[in-house]
Amino acid sequence: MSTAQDLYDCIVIGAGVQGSFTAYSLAKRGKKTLLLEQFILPHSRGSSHGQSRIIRKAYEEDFYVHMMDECYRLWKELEQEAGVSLYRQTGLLLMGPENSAYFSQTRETLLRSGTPTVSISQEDFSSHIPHMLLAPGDGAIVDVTAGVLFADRALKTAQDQFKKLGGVLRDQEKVEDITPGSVVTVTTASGSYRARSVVITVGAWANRVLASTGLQLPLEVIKINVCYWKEKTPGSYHVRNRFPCFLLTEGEEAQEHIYGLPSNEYPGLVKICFHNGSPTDPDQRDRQTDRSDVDILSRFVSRCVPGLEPEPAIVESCMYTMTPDRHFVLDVHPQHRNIVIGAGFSGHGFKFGPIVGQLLCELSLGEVPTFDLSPFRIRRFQGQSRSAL
Ligand SMILES: Cc1cc2nc3c(=O)[nH]c(=O)nc-3n(C[C@H](O)[C@H](O)[C@H](O)COP(=O)(O)OP(=O)(O)OC[C@H]3O[C@@H](n4cnc5c(N)ncnc54)[C@H](O)[C@@H]3O)c2cc1C
Ligand SMILES: O=C(O)[C@@H]1CCCC=N1
Repeated sequence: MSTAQDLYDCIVIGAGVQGSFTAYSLAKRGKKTLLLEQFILPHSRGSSHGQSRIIRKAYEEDFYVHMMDECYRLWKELEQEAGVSLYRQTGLLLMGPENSAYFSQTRETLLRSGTPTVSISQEDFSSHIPHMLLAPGDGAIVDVTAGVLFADRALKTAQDQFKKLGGVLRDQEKVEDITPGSVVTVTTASGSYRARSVVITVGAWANRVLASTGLQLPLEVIKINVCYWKEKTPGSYHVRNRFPCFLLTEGEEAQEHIYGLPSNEYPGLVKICFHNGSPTDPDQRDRQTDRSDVDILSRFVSRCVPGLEPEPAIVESCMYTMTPDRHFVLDVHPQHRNIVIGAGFSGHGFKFGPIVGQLLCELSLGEVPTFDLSPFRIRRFQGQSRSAL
């Protein structure tokens, strides 16, 4: 049970990538910070586990590219500070119907931002990217600075640096209640903690935790089947063979994105996933057994990536927490300005961890955030967010 001297500057709830980087940013600013996590760490029941994530600037929207400019700098800073390697440059190959809105806008945004790129014509494609086929009518452009983040290692590094700076991390402490006020009280099964501000970064559990603050957001939790596909010739899709990350924006198989990463975490296996899934309860995700996405991927692999076996060798699970417009929620609670919310990362939030951490830290300290947060404000949902009371 906490005492008066245990008044924290901030309590961060949820030690996934966003909560861990928020806690780290707060500790770096000298703030007395408590990070609470419901599971024993490390765990694989949320959205931040696994060894790899794509980092890229290839986005349709300029605001993500601007955030990524700063975020690449923050990733490098953390690598240097901790003396670990967290990123490997592989490039990201973006493919999609040449005249589709997503492909052409993303290419425009990349070019406008001065990001190093290489455009690949239909004729030259096979000499640049052997073992993969470009569909007729599709364009191809490489975001050269993109690559792979070593996700598990990055998460642990942020948590370790937080603790080195004096931060307190308590796992196996599920937050059961939040009592708003000028000092916020956070209650777990083990006790109560008090803080001047609270940051809620609980991923797929956002609406469960927000319920005690009287807010519900229009979020949908979906289960993602994380598929790994075996190389027919060992090493052919390895990063050493210059196979890049890729993102197919739409095509014959599906309107949703399909993305892949070079073989890395499991020898001889390439991670290729469908950027969609079926709704799930975060505590019951193993009961969601829909595999229609795996069928879509099998068809894609046999048609476009013929050097891989068209049946997945490994299928793991992860979750996305989707907002209606696929943009994040980075905002203060509409009724309680010292309760800050980072939610709805919609399956593309990992790469932004360091900058999201900085922005949520700034919001919790009542500062003007260093980036314009209007795309991420709760008010954009208008009638879609509702009182839970
Ligand atoms: C298969 C897959 C592939 C992805 N690929 C990419 C990619 O290539 N690039 C990219 O940028 N992003 C990618 N993402 C998205 C990215 O991983 C997520 O956006 C990000 O991990 C979300 O982090 P989070 O901290 O919000 O959630 P989480 O990691 O789920 O963290 C929330 C934490 O809160 C804890 N918690 C919940 N409730 C409570 C409670 N009551 N008390 C205490 N703790 C609680 C949870 O246990 C959890 O640890 C991918 C996601 C998936 C699933
Ligand atoms: O965020 C990313 O880069 C990946 C790939 C595209 C779809 C979602 N996650």
